[in-house]
Amino acid sequence: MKVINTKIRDLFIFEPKVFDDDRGYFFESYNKKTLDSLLEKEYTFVQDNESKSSYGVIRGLHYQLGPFSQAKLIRVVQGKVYDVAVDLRKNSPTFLDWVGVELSAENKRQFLIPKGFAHGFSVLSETAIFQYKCDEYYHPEAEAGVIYNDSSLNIDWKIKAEDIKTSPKDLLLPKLEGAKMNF
Ligand SMILES: Cc1cn([C@H]2C[C@H](O)[C@@H](COP(=O)(O)OP(=O)(O)O[C@H]3O[C@H](C)C(=O)[C@H](O)[C@H]3O)O2)c(=O)[nH]c1=O
Repeated sequence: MKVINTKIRDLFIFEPKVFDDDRGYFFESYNKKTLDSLLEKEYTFVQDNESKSSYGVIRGLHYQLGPFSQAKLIRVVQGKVYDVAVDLRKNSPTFLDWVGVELSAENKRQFLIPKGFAHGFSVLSETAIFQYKCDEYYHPEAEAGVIYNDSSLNIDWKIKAEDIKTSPKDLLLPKLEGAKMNF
């Protein structure tokens, strides 16, 4: 597996080793020992999630607060998304910086987002099936977020404004300046 560093510490992109043959392909989509040895940090994931969305959907920017903050290991098994992680770690030299990466069934790239980040994605293909591991369980009482179009973040979601579809809940998320950030 190839590890690609980003401009934000502890935020990594992975490219798995894919074994192609005349039947198709095989790759290890998750191997704890490999991950821990490459990162010199142990992640213990406890919950797998999957969502399917259509073109133009934006889910996020979401995170869980306090002791329920989640690290996520993300991949796309059908279609293509633009995935974004925003550094909300107050002591980080890249506080409020963000990184975006295209994840697709074709590129098989994975995105490892540590605790303390807001996360969201936009769907660039007709549909996308999105799968991710979390190292903390779902705690709705600890959910928080930032509105996807916050002007200070100025994220280009790679879709036309008129095509954007979000949940009513996400449209009520605060701007960055009003967001809770206690992790
Ligand atoms: C996240 C979650 C949700 N749910 C239930 C709650 C709702 O009834 C339903 C849909 O939840 P929601 O609209 O919050 O789903 P997303 O908008 O995809 O939320 C996720 O999207 C962004 C991109 C994330 O990174 C988070 O993991 C998560 O916030 O699933 C559960 O039962 N367990 C869960 O872990």
